[in-house]
Amino acid sequence: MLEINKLSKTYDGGKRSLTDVSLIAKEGEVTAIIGPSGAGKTTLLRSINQLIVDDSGEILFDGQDIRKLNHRQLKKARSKIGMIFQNYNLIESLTTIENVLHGSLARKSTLAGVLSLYSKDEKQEALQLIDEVGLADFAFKYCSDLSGGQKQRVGIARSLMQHPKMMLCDEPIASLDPRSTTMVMEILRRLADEKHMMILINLHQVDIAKEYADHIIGLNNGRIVFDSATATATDRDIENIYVSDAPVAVG
Ligand SMILES: Nc1ncnc2c1ncn2[C@@H]1O[C@H](COP(=O)(O)OP(=O)(O)OP(=O)(O)O)[C@@H](O)[C@H]1O
Repeated sequence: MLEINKLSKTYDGGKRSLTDVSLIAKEGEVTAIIGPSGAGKTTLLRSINQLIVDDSGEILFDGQDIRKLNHRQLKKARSKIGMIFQNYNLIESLTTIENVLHGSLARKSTLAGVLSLYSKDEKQEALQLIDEVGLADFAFKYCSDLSGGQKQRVGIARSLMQHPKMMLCDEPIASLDPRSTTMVMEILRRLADEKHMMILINLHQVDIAKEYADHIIGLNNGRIVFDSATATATDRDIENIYVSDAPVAVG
């Protein structure tokens, strides 16, 4: 389980981007975070693995407060947290399998990583994951030659090489066409259902959130303005997330 308590963040010289954000996300569930542009969705997601350092609060994951970990402990905790980006963050000049193998670096020594030393088992696992995301025919193709939807599936396979318990997905379908969107969302849904993973996903597409998420969290002006199981969320509730008159929190 992931439990966030009263998380706040003010960027240097900026306004407060998160104010007292508290939420719970569970294994086996897809949790969608929705809200208008600038609401704080990316800040929240990146605070969870401390890519953005927040100001105060608690982030309890895997039995520990991520905010209190030292460098080594944080590296270990991050290895259990996969991250999927809107712009894929792949190395375009490498092949699919090379990018996917990079995902195992989180679990290896720096030297083994630098030397790109991968075991036979790791190579087999990478091929298996590439197959699971439907890219078996593209394993040895350069990522620069793949479509956006294919690149995002490489990104997911790379994250899975980490053996994560949780996946943080920051607008993973924002640049994709409807067919690729469906493929990516179905893979994420399957990871929750079959691998019991915790999936947190920032989305702009409300219809996609309603179709695939178990749980919807609404952010507006850095505050949680909605938090409910998808099944009981009405269209009116969802609309209100966007028109919310949550006060602008000035840091
Ligand atoms: N590096 C930064 N320095 C200063 N302010 C920032 C920085 N990054 C984000 N912000 C501000 O923090 C607020 C929240 O931004 P954030 O990117 O988290 O929102 P978002 O909901 O993800 O938006 P979008 O949907 O447009 O991606 C915004 O007001 C933004 O301008």
